[in-house]
Amino acid sequence: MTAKIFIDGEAGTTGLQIRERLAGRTDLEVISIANDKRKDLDERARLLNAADIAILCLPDDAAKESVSLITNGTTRVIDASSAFRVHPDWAYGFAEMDKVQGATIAKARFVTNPGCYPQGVIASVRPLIEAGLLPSGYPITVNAISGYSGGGKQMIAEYEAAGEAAPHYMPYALTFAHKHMPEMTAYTKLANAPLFVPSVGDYAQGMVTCVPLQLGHLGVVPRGAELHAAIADHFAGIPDSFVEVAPFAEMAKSAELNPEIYNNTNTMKLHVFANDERAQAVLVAVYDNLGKGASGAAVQNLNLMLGVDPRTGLV
Ligand SMILES: NC(=O)C1=CN([C@@H]2O[C@H](COP(=O)(O)OP(=O)(O)OC[C@H]3O[C@@H](n4cnc5c(N)ncnc54)[C@H](OP(=O)(O)O)[C@@H]3O)[C@@H](O)[C@H]2O)C=CC1
Ligand SMILES: CC(=O)N[C@@H](CCC(=O)OP(=O)(O)O)C(=O)O
Repeated sequence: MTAKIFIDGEAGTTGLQIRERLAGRTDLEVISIANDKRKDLDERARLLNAADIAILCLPDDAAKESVSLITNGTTRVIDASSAFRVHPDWAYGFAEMDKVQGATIAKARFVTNPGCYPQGVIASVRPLIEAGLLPSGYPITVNAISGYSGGGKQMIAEYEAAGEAAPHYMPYALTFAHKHMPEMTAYTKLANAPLFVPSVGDYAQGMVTCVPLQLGHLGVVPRGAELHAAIADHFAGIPDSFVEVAPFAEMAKSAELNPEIYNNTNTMKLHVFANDERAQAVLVAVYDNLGKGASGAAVQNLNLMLGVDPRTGLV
């Protein structure tokens, strides 16, 4: 039987990209809402209950509303919003998080797609905590940059309207209470919230997360090669991983740290840079906020839930 997929919010940034990634698929049927009924509760309820899998690409409150409208007890859900990211009844949709998460997503009824920033941080830090190279109480800081599409339709419109006057670089979330903190803390396995300073750049799409590490105060100081090996080993053991690990090499700069190089793909590339004499390292993740950070991950999770090759429709 062909699976029926309903994208609630298909006219938004993430919804449109999922729609594009599903175009041409014959193993599923996308059921669409008429444009003039996009916010009509009865029509959304009808389509949510007619779908085998509903993908919610909505603000948090509307996503919660959609879940409450599902009364059939069967429709499975992938939610792109931050409404359920640490909810115990929802599977966290970062399939490469550990060896079993892909299988957990595959059988879950409710899957919460990760926030864009947390995925890079979880991918970089969790393997080091699991390997015992960093203690869970380690005081992590995160510096990150995203293209303005990370802020959805509204931020895209603001940057496009500002044109040349748009700020090239703008740090934000300076009350240190960004909505990604709970998931970033929980799934890295950190005991305390990281100090997270995201920023938005004057370009549409693509992101970099950086985790600088001052290692000198640790009882046992891990060398850069050990940090790299733990991360590489982790991802070598993950089936169907879209996360790649760059070879470990000393370099002062790399063209691969361009936030836009994985645009329109579902790839995430991890890097480890280190100076052992100084006991310093930086963990970097490069990916597309709209790809692995949102709609690519949603399609990867959809594929897992449908039991098809996880790479279907993805590059
Ligand atoms: N952009 C990104 O990089 C990422 C986004 N996300 C998350 O994904 C979700 C969608 O984000 P994004 O696509 O960027 O946002 P957009 O603002 O681009 O799109 C949201 C869509 O939802 C529609 N919508 C709003 N309220 C309702 C409602 N009550 N009923 C039906 N439709 C509604 C909007 O319609 P209208 O415009 O007419 O109001 C719009 O089409 C958000 O929760 C976001 O935080 C997650 C990861 C990354
Ligand atoms: C540049 C920018 O504004 N980015 C968004 C994050 C986008 C994202 O991951 O969204 P959700 O976690 O809401 O799903 C922000 O910082 O709020």
